[in-house]
Amino acid sequence: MSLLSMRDVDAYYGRAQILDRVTMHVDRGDCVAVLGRNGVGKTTLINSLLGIATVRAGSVEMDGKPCLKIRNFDAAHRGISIVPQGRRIIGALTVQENLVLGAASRRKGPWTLSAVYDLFPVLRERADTSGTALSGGQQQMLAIGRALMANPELLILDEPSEGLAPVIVDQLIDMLNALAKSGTSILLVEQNIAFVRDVVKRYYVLSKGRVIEEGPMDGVPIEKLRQHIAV
Ligand SMILES: Nc1ncnc2c1ncn2[C@@H]1O[C@H](COP(=O)(O)OP(=O)(O)OP(=O)(O)O)[C@@H](O)[C@H]1O
Repeated sequence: MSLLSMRDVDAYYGRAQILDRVTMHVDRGDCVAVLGRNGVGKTTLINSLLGIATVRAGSVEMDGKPCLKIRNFDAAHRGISIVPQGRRIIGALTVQENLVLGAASRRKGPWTLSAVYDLFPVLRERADTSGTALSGGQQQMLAIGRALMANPELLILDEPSEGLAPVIVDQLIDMLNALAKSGTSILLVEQNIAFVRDVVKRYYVLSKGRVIEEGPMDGVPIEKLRQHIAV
């Protein structure tokens, strides 16, 4: 059974239909990318899990159980952690306080404050700093660390490489590969093909709200992927 499964999902904002019969899945231990140009519906796919976009047809299941209109907190309870586009670090809180927020669901697992600090030592050094005083790369580490604090089975990252220097993107690749190896399932929404190719096993391409292509990442020519993506 898939960990996350979407079947024939139509999703809307108000009357505007954004997703059109989207079918995709993430298995346990899977690492999957959703690719596509700006505005094709990638974030909406995540939002349709959270009830931010309205699902009017089709089904969304987590572990075989319906998974619709769950808020972020319920999602964390059910083992889904999301690293949102733009990171949404809370500047009024310190780095450590931002991380502790991530553990609010009290799910048990390997990720504790000290485990996150071991993964990202710079966060330990800056534990008492305001979360938004960090550099872009450090804020992305903080957003990922905060998501891991919920001990997710499925980690969803929305354009994590956006705005990061190439050297930081390389660190992100190593970190996501290590996470995938440790058994965390990963769903990556991205436009950076080089980044995606070094991380995921399978991919889906969205265009105008539809899945127009899918398959294993291994051996796919980069030109074939590039034609689907703006940059
Ligand atoms: N809250 C909203 N209300 C109405 N329309 C929205 C809302 N959020 C997004 N849209 C529209 O839905 C479409 C899909 O947006 P979405 O954010 O899912 O695209 P995306 O593929 O993630 O693009 P990007 O890479 O730019 O984030 C776009 O046309 C966008 O303008």
